[in-house]
Amino acid sequence: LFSNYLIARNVGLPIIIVPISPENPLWMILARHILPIVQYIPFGNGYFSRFCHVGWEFDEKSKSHLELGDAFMFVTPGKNWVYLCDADAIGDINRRERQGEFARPVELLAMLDVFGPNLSTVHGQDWQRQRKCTAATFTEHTNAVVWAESLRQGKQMLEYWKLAGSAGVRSTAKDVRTLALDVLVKAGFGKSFDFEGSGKMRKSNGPLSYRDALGLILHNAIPIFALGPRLLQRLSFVPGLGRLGEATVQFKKYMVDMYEESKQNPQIRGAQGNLLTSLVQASVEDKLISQEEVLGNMFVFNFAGHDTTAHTLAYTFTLLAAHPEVQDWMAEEINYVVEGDDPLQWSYDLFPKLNRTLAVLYETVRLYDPLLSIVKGTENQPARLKIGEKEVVIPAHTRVILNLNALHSHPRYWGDDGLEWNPSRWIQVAPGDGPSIDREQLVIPVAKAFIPWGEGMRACPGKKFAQVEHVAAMTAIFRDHYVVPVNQAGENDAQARSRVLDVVKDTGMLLLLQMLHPERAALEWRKRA
Ligand code: HEM
Repeated sequence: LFSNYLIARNVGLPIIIVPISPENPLWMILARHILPIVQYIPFGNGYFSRFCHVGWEFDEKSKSHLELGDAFMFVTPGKNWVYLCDADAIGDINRRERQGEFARPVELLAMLDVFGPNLSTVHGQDWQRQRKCTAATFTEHTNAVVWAESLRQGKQMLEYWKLAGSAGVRSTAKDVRTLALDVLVKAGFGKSFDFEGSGKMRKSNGPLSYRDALGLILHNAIPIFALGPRLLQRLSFVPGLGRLGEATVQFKKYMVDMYEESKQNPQIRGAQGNLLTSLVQASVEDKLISQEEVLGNMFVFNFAGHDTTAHTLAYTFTLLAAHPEVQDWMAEEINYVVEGDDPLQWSYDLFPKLNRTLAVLYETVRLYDPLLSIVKGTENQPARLKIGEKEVVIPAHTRVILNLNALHSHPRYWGDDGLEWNPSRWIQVAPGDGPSIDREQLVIPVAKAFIPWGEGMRACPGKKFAQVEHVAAMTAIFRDHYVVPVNQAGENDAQARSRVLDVVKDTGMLLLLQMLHPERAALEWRKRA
């Protein structure tokens, strides 16, 4: 800690001493429980309880940067961490990653290697090779599949939610995970499942299906990453872990079977362009990647594309329940754009016309970005960086954190109402004749200050996938229906909406940012008059 402090002192940025490394896994788990007690101990300047827990960025938004500046430094017993909220400096870092500076510290994501090396965890030439092999997945062909499947799943999910009637649905966050999983399985592997609500009984024994094995793995990613598949299998006598161990074995077996099947049948590869077929093509025909890398990427695309989209959908549904005026505004556009009552007939060509619906997603990820921040870093060499008018030298072996949550809410970029969830901020009406809704355009107010999917060479390849999925699900659901919070005894509508907003604000960082108790908001679905 002391030697890190001496290094940090020379940089000239404000310093915060964080006596426990934010990367310490035990602290990551315990901090949330210990900190409520620690904050009453009279030492330090309050920085310890303020900054020394996972997800502090969400609690602070841009407050710490307004107080300490666009960049400040954590000195920890592990590495030093520079936190950044300057859009130009962040843009510079993202550009320079291509030149070998400020790379993603892939060792932080090594846990994602459970099934093999993959795009998220490699760098240099390995990354270029894998990115090339997986690029074929993120085409307009895939997006059209995502669109159709999300409409279908959205329609079925709504039917399930309506069964709850006036008692309301408390399983929104769980159900959207199922939707996200089903869309991934369809788009990535060509397998189709009907939506199954979380209330439906699942088989508790017997072999797990591909989707159920993957679902179990994704829902229990933390113990799987912590213990690894091998140890999990050895600990199968521990209640709960046995089924998880089985899921990892079963999932790997399914992936290997799919790989083999696709390998043996060139016609399958020719017919369906999806993640699986493009990976097998790259492995078998082009000999670009190994079987292990195929499995690693099959897993990581599911992992990266699952909870990011599911948590975002959960936030949007809950926020919309508390904002009936936004629902009406969005539904007005949906009804203007789509024709016919059957979502399964709505073509992917409609997607670019659904500006308000996409604006709703933008506004959700602006304030509830599932990742909170993007981590880059210096390696063996120090690097110069201009932050505002100042140039600093970031020492070697320093983490550089692009503080998305602060960037996405800083008043310099978003004005004084930056903390309000207001999707209409994204829409401008171009001058001209005819209905104004035809002239609406989606405009990013300050493009450099909105990077929820990252930017530069490592930007998210699933950006459009996520957008199409979210917009399609909203379109299928809000065309004819609206959602309201179920009032508690003695509560009026405004009080119920305000309570639902409290459920949204009760957010924390587990593997990603998520509502901690989404089940506390019961949401009722009604048909529009
Ligand atoms: C709301 C949804 C999503 C958000 C906010 C999101 C955000 C991000 C961010 C910020 C990064 C890292 C960028 C960087 O380090 O510079 C990333 C990487 C990645 N994302 Fe997403 N993502 C989303 C959905 C998806 C989906 C649907 C998929 C796949 C189907 C996906 C696959 C990936 C992969 C494979 C990477 C690693 C890319 C690489 O290292 O080259 N993401 N995502």
